[in-house]
Amino acid sequence: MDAAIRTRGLRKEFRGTVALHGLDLVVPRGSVFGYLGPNGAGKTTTIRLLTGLLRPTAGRAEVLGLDVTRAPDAAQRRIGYLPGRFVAYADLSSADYLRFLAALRGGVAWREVERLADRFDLDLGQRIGTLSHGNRQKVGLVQAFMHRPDLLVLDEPTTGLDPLMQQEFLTLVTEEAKAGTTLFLSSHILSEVEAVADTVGILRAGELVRTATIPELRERVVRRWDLTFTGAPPAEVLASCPGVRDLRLHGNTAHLALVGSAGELLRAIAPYGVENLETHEPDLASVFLRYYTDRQDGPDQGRDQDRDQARDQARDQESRQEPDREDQPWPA
Ligand SMILES: Nc1ncnc2c1ncn2[C@@H]1O[C@H](COP(=O)(O)OP(=O)(O)OP(=O)(O)O)[C@@H](O)[C@H]1O
Repeated sequence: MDAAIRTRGLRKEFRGTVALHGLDLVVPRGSVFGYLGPNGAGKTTTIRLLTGLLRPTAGRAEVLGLDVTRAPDAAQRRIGYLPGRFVAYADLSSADYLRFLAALRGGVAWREVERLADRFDLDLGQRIGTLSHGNRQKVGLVQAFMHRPDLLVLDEPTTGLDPLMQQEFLTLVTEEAKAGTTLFLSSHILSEVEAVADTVGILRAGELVRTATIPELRERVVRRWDLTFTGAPPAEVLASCPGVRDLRLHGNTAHLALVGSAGELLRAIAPYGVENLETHEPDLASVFLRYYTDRQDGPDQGRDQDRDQARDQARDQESRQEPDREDQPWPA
């Protein structure tokens, strides 16, 4: 398969912390891959490895056929990258800053910058320091897309964007994919990538716990059913139906959860007098959450913030000590 991204046993440790455990991943060219996982799962670490900003502890990553560790510059020229925390020179206008990046990179048509800014309703004349979080994110998106790269690696791309702009972004993603660009999007929200991704990978605690297409994920959706019979529900028939879970009876009504296809259940209950059938819309997010850790059910916001702060400090120290390229300009 012609892969835009191929990793083998890709691993990253930060002084005792294993952020990524031997990742094996293939992303076909021209596809949209949604990389999902809770906070701290290792999404950003993967992205920094794929873009050559971090060196792997073990394993390798190939991007567009190039070994990222050996040829980071050649790989970076063909990647559009939006970091999770996009920072830009506050004193420059968006136009000046994007001109500066375009000059560093080369091969940027200014009309492409204007076209993107127009789509995102971004005023290029305004000083970056005065922009809102969402508008600053738009500058980050423009710089990622402006050179028409073969691969876009976007870390939480819709952060700060309002719903209209999120939609505009997703439309742009679909158009780019149609034109043959590969897109790798990290997110912790399924709905964000659901509409555009061909495949999603779910990462938890540094391990890829599942890779699936959206239809495959949907097959694992749990639907809630309430079946009311004219008499007592046929409990044994229901319980022995494939996919039926969590069966509870209240009078003539059977409440159950159904995983996968409803065909067998409908056939099984047909001979019994069904008076009413209510199904509750499948919730893809609930399938997805099952792959998450328990923390997702009741995150302790305060502890999360402390952890994020400690992690940022550790990152700062780490990037001073390791021969990684995080602090270098993009592209290096
Ligand atoms: N430079 C670093 N030094 C030390 N630990 C790090 C460093 N970078 C990441 N980590 C640790 O690696 C793990 C994965 O972090 P990473 O930022 O890749 O997760 P993430 O999925 O992007 O999370 P989020 O959604 O919160 O951004 C975490 O335990 C984190 O604390």
